[in-house]
Amino acid sequence: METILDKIIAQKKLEVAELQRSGFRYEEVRPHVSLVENLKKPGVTVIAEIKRASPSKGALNVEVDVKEQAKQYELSGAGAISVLTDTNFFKGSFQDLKDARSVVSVPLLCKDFMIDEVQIQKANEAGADIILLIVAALPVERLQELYRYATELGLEVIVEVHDEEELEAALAIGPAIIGVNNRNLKTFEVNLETTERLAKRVVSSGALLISESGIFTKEDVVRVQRVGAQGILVGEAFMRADSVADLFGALRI
Ligand SMILES: O=C(O)c1ccccc1NCC(=O)[C@H](O)[C@H](O)COP(=O)(O)O
Repeated sequence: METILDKIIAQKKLEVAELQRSGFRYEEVRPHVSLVENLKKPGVTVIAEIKRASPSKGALNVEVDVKEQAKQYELSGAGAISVLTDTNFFKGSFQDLKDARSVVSVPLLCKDFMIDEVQIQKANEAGADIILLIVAALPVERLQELYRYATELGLEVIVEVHDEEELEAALAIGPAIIGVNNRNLKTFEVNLETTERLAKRVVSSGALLISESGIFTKEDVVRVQRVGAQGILVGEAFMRADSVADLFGALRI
């Protein structure tokens, strides 16, 4: 059966073809700010996400003022901001990334489904410091090629995994950062046990660990920090929060 991830990747292939047809090219190595440095600081680094909508939850905050939200995240102490740039499934855009870049100086993650170099160029041009590579979305060879390509442009990479097999494929690259997604992108099931299960292997590899998805409370943060997470990636909770600053306060440990 075709999963949502299959559908997203099929759409990405069309977008890549369109970008290539348009002749888009941007291979500048521009200055970046580092998420790795923030993850190495004491405490848990919060990566706050701008996520208008999602396949699993529908509309979250479709009309969000991206510049205002990004400023709130930075003022409240975010160690990085993630911007979902996919339009078809998440209602985001590269303009959202540019808007965030125009108002904050913290590291910016272009959260998209990367399958080709041209998307990485687009992320870099729009102001990203970090890109995401999802192991479940890529053949191992492409994963390695895209990782190398992004790092050569000076970008940092979060290599995202959801199970043991994906984690071994990720570790073969020797990545600086592993993101363990608590959400199964095929079934939408979310469980923090995923981080708890995979953390030991990540930590023993020397990679920095980010726990992604399904984090709403201080108890959730404590759970993933206890097993070694240096960072958390939080979308829905911030997009639904009445006060970003209050939620930051509540999640701080
Ligand atoms: O969020 C989804 O529904 C989703 C579906 C299919 C692929 C990816 C998806 N989300 C991307 C993410 O991983 C999250 O936006 C991110 O980790 C934050 O999660 P949350 O705090 O649970 O919003």
